[in-house]
Amino acid sequence: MAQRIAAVGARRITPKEAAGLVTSGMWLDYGASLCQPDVFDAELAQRMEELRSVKIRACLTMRPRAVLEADPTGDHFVWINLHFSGYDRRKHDAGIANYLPVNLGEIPDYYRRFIDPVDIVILKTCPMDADGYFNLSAASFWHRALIERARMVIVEESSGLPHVMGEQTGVHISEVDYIIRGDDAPAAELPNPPPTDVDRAVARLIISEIEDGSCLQIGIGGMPNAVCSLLRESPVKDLGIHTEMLTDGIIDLYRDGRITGARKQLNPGKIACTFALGSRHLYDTIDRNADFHFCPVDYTNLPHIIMQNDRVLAINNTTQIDLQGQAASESDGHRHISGTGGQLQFVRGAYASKGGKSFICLASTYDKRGERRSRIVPSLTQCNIVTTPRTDMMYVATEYGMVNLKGRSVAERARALISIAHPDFREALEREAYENRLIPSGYF
Ligand SMILES: CC(=O)SCCNC(=O)CCNC(=O)[C@H](O)C(C)(C)COP(=O)(O)OP(=O)(O)OC[C@H]1O[C@@H](n2cnc3c(N)ncnc32)[C@H](O)[C@@H]1OP(=O)(O)O
Ligand SMILES: CCCC(=O)O
Repeated sequence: MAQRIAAVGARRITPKEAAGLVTSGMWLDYGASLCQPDVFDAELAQRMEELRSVKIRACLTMRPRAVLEADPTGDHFVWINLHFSGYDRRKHDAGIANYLPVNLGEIPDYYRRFIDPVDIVILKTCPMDADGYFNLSAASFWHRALIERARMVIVEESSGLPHVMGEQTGVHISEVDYIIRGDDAPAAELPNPPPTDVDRAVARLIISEIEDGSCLQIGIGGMPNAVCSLLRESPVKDLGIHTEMLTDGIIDLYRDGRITGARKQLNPGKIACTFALGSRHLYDTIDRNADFHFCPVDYTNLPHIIMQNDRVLAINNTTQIDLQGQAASESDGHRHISGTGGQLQFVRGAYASKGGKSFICLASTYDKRGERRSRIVPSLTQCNIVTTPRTDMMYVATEYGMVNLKGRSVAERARALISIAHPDFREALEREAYENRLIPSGYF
């Protein structure tokens, strides 16, 4: 364990005193989503003029950050992010956020092996319980590894967060240097818009592959969540969940009694996940509810663990796919959109699971500056990042159909993907596929 800056034991201090511990050049860590501190952040922003080059690692920011709002040029605070929310994306567009490429499930190991000990980690947590633990709420992620490696640990107590059950869900007071009083604001919510017709068409195709006892991972974004809505209308039962993110869609299925986890090999009877984001209803459902088993992300996301459940179905979203079957799910050229997240690890874990399948889904088109474009393309947008390589790709689904690329030649892949592109683009895609020798001349 890294040497602590202050071996004084946990002490209550004011948020202003906590922010006063920061000096120029330090590495801070705000953690991810619901654990990002709010009161500390506001106090630190007040000190902007005294500080330079304070580096802050964070992930999936759910509320505006005072340090970034106060410093629109990024001279004082440097924002380094492991997965972008819409807010992080806008800060990247503005030139003041930087992405750190990760497979989400490997992050605890990065903190333990590759990242120098963090100077100060500041995490928002539930208030201390009777056993001296500050529950990390619905945001387990890599926070345990971070706490073990940081030189100083500050917790910002807040009664607004749900208290979760599972493994390694808390930080003990003996590991904490300072405690500050938080704002008790309710946990940030993530809107869950109703599925579109296209979402429903794609979801219908995927649902045809789901059977009683399938073990689901539902990725981030509208389309994977549509699968949950449609599953409520189907007869399947005894579903299992081993996922990264718990969503409102999963909560609805749980409330309907569709999820029992009875046929899971790992954590039978439990919904395993590492974080949750959604509505107040979701947070109320998971609060002190032992059916939900929160674990560090290197348990939920590592392929050799995912595969221990049979019939794992991983359902994830992408923004663009080329005729080889490479999916670019996280960027638009150099414009960073989100992150690799858990996509590749769940694709691999599902493949390795007995009877497992992975699904990458996308709408066939999108609008850019009023022009309709195909998401299935001969070549990825220049500088686009490949999230799932062609060798890992299994099922791809659009509203026009679903194809399995495993065991298919380049020509067969190109043909299969053209068959599920929007009809208006198929002819041009086919022409380019021949011109670039993806499909040999004379090939039928
Ligand atoms: C969470 C788990 O359980 S682990 C595995 C899941 N993780 C992943 O799959 C990681 C990669 N995937 C993702 O990040 C998401 O699924 C996405 C980005 C593909 C889709 O998420 P959604 O929330 O449905 O995307 P949404 O339609 O809101 O678009 C997000 C942004 O991407 C932009 N975008 C979407 N498609 C495209 C495209 N084809 N080209 C360019 N930009 C695009 C949108 O304009 C939007 O940017 P804006 O906010 O500036 O307008
Ligand atoms: C926080 C990461 C969400 C994802 O895996 O996409």
